[in-house]
Amino acid sequence: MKTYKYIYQLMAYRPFLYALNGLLWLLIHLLPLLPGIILQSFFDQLSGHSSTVISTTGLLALLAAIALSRIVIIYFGGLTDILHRFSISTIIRRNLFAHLLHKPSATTQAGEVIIHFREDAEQAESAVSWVLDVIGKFLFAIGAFVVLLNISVSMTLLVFIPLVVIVMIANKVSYKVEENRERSKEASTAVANTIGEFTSIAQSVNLANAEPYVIEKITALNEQRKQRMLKDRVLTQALDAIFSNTVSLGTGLILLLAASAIRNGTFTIGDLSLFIYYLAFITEFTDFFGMFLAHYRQTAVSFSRMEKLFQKGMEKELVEHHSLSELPAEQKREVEPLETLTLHNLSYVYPGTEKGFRNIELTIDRGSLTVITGVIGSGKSTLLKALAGVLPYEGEIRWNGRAVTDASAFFTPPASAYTPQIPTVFQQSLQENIQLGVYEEENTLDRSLHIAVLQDDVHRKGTQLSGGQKQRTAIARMFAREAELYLMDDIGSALDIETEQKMWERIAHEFLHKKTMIIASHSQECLRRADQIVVMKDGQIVDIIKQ
Ligand SMILES: Nc1ncnc2c1ncn2[C@@H]1O[C@H](COP(=O)(O)OP(=O)(O)OP(=O)(O)O)[C@@H](O)[C@H]1O
Repeated sequence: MKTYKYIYQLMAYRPFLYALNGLLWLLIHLLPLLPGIILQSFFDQLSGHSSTVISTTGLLALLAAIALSRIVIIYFGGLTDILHRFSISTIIRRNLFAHLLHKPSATTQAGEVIIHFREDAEQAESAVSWVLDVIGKFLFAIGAFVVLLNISVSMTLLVFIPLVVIVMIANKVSYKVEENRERSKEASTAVANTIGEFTSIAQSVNLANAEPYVIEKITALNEQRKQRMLKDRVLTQALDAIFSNTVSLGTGLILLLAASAIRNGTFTIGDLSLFIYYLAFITEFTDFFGMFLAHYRQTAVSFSRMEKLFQKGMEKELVEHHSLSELPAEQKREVEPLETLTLHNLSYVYPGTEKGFRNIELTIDRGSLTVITGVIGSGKSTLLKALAGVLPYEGEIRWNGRAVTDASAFFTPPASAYTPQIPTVFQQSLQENIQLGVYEEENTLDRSLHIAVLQDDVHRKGTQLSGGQKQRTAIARMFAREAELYLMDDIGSALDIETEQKMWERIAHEFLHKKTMIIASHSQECLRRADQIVVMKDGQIVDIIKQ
């Protein structure tokens, strides 16, 4: 989706608040036109050129009144702007969060996500707000241009033309600003990702005596980040310096030109004050416009980064309008009981590699146990991830003959439940780790604790679990959910023989020939109970053994 379309959607999110905000900021930007004219009259009166009826004291009182009213409007403008900005970044964060929960992606990294929530949402928020400023400042510039043209055409053009040239240069340079900003953001993401990764494997780092390696790696990435940030800052500051000095240069130019015009009597002291007063605002507009263009391009980068989390065609979900105060209603999903699951010409290849799986054709009947086996790296986990909806795929998965259109939304309970190869637990109690909100079905807790051979560990917390206990917690979490299809990835790998045997006996007793199960495994316990064994090699099925 194009950046302006995203911005437009966000503007339309709180239309009345945005309109009020727009009105206030228009006033804030346009009010400074008046003090210029008052100053002109003031100085003209003092120098005896004025024809106004208001006294100098009256003019000063008017100036004070305008300043005061502008302060009041800025106060309310600030309030509406903060409120509106908050709504904009929050709706983006809300939509991102909802998307990550509903359609988790196996390839998303934590550091990257944090940057989306923090920087990208703020970038989008500012883009929407800055549109009002750029319009307000532009209208001011037009108003000032007309007033100044009426005083002196030649001086006005001489002041404006250099400013226009500066804007054009700024526009050109802003591409470079965008490129530098993107590169510095990439470097920041790399640092955040690496710190996140090493923190999550801190124990392994410690045991492998790898702290110097970690420090070296982070130092190198930080150095890269510093270099890129520096480049970004130097260019931005250089542009700022040019812009802030244009006022002084312009004032100098006006003074030079005004001297002879005042002597000729075609220019008054009041005119001079008006030119100098407006110049500061007009230059501010050119400065701001350059910044706005650069900011707009950075916003495009932010949107395209967030867009990558969404499937093609679904990007508009990022800016969809939802209430911020209400939680989405819990929807009980009905699913047609599974009779047959068919995988037709199913493929997924990890981007930039040849790895994954290709052209998978497989039929799975209701109540059967399918075991996917094959050497390490043959594509078993990848296939299961696609079936669990955490990796996209090409081809078709048919549920009772009908193609599933949105796999990531469909393959969740009550259609399917999945235990990944690497279990994830958090620090709360074992019970909370298993239930994760499935409170109304508490009767499934005992069953799942029993199947996963975890009854003796129920008092533990997530942080106190061994590798095997974590694996069994993930299994219990899956069986605590009612589903038509259970997908399990190598779930016995961290278990001792006795526990594994017990667990398979219990799974068989509870579910064999009642529920449909697909398991990636080499375990004899599992293979001997299978209805069909699918052998994979190099991402393809090389044999299907029915038993
Ligand atoms: N994120 C990834 N990016 C690129 N290649 C990947 C990624 N994840 C896995 N692979 C590669 O894809 C191939 C299939 O991996 P997969 O994890 O599906 O194998 P597997 O059969 O489940 O192996 P194992 O028995 O070790 O679990 C492997 O060669 C692996 O190196």
